[in-house]
Amino acid sequence: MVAVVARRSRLLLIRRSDQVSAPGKFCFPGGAIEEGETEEEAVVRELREELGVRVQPVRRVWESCTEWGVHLSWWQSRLADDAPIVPNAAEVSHIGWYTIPEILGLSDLLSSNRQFLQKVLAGDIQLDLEP
Ligand SMILES: Nc1nc2c([nH]c(=O)n2[C@@H]2O[C@H](COP(=O)(O)OP(=O)(O)OP(=O)(O)O)[C@@H](O)[C@H]2O)c(=O)[nH]1
Repeated sequence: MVAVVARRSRLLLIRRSDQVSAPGKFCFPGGAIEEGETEEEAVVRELREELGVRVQPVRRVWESCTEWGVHLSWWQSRLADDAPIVPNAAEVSHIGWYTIPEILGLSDLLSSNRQFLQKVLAGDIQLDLEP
């Protein structure tokens, strides 16, 4: 599950910690679905574990498969404006709000995220950037 959280034309991006797979890479918050969970429940749980925030999944905007065979569901999700973000250091080394061109300029971006953003720019994926 991948949570795409937008605010004033910026997207919430994390940098993966040194202790998880793909260490140091930039991507969106999220993680694997657990047995018995709906996709929405997994998004809510992952964001609580990773960033200490409660999000509301709004709409699945895309599905894909990574080059390494992981199925991904991309959920536009809403975060309360005043919600403080407290990254779980075991999983996340950094968080920030970036514009799409800024994200595409990062060399350490996961390839699936680059593909996602290129599709957003091309108009193939509808994302509300000012929710
Ligand atoms: N969280 C997250 N994962 C992503 C994104 N894009 C992407 O390809 N992935 C891939 O999705 C898979 C699961 O992500 P994760 O690493 O956060 O989840 P996890 O801790 O539950 O599982 P793990 O044991 O594979 O690390 C990884 O293979 C990761 O590389 C993204 O934007 N956010």
